[in-house]
Amino acid sequence: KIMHPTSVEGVDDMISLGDMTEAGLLRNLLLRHKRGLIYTFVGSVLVAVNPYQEFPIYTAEQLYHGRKLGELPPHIFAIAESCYFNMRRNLRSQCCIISGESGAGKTESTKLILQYLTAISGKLSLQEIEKQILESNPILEAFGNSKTIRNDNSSRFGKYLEIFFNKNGVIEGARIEQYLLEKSRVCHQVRQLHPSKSQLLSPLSEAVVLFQCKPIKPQVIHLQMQGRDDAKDFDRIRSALKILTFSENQFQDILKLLAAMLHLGNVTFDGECSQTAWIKSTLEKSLTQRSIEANKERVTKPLSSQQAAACRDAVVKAIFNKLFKWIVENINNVIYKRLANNPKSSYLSIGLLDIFGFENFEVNSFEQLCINYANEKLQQFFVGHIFKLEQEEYMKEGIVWNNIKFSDNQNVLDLLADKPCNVFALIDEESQFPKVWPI
Ligand SMILES: Nc1ncnc2c1ncn2[C@@H]1O[C@H](COP(=O)(O)OP(=O)(O)OP(=O)(O)O)[C@@H](O)[C@H]1O
Repeated sequence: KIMHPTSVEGVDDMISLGDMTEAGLLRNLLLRHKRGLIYTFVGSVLVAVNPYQEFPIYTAEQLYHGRKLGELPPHIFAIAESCYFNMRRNLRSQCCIISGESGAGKTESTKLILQYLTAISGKLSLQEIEKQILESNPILEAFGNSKTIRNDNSSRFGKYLEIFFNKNGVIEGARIEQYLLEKSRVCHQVRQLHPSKSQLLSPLSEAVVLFQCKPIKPQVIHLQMQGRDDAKDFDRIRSALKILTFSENQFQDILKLLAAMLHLGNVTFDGECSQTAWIKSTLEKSLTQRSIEANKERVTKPLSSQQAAACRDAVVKAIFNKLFKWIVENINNVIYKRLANNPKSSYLSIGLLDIFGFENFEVNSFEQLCINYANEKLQQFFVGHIFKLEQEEYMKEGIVWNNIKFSDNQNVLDLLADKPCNVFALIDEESQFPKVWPI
């Protein structure tokens, strides 16, 4: 088949592509990528191809300000401007959904949109808030991101960041909502030094091994490993915590909790946990025995070493989860505090949704299932929304059209999570094994 002229040269907006096939779309992206052009429009949707290298294309925020979508070559700033423009012009809050598989570049794109919005707002005001919102990122990444086989800085939680603007288009505050933090990696990496490491935990876990469980002093964190400058990262997080008004005491408490989690990871159990040798403190008690109350009588039973290890892991995961939630809450107290008392309708907002991307490892855990389910759900919403919008547009313009059929993943979603009986309901989150049903 003769190639359409648009496929030879490539196009900025794939709506104008002559070969509207999967191969045609991919060829266009490839052609552009070879020329160092990582962004391509498909109407109002932007496709970003991860270049895995730094391009000097993120300094000219002002160039995109006030320009319509499509006026300038495709760029992430053009999408950010489109959100900002539509919010102000139509007085309607906007939402930007960033989707793609793990390592595709979603978090980087979210940060670039935020960079654009804070730069535009910063021109109009002299507030601290933009800096505080930007500085929340390294903190969340330190605790909620991790190195995986697919991505050195993989988000292990979902994030919805809502940025609130006043009527002059100036940022007044923001609020972070976090979803489904992956907790199991904290236990695996503590015990086995799994390659999946959180940035803040990695120097600490190494320190524990090096110093054979002696109490951790902050200075042992100054280690350089795996091509990363951990000391620099650590200072960066510390300064971000200061900007978000975490006190020195709170910072020390965070370190203590991290150290406690790592020490707990080094606790091992030998055979049946004997009560006399072990029961010294409340924590030890709760890790090594189980009490059941029946008919007002309390029966205490020692746990097997395997059960005690599962119990220890559950405690560590719970501490990590609470710590993360507490950090997000504290950040929100700073970036959202002025807005909290005003009615929500006083502001317009731009929401940025950045969730963990689709993953498929050789061995997949319960958490991967949840991550992939969230991605399926988002895909369904996105496809449904786009087709609905497109067909509404046709209707408005009086264009004759055939109802467009698109592949729907509803069956997959129902199998996984439709009530009352679904795959999720059969799995116990803690053990990741099927629940044992009472007979
Ligand atoms: N626009 C970009 N320019 C340069 N490098 C980029 C860009 N986008 C992504 N990268 C590189 O790719 C890496 C992975 O990107 P990112 O963490 O944003 O992926 P992700 O889609 O959020 O993945 P996950 O779902 O695992 O969190 C980044 O650490 C960065 O090195």
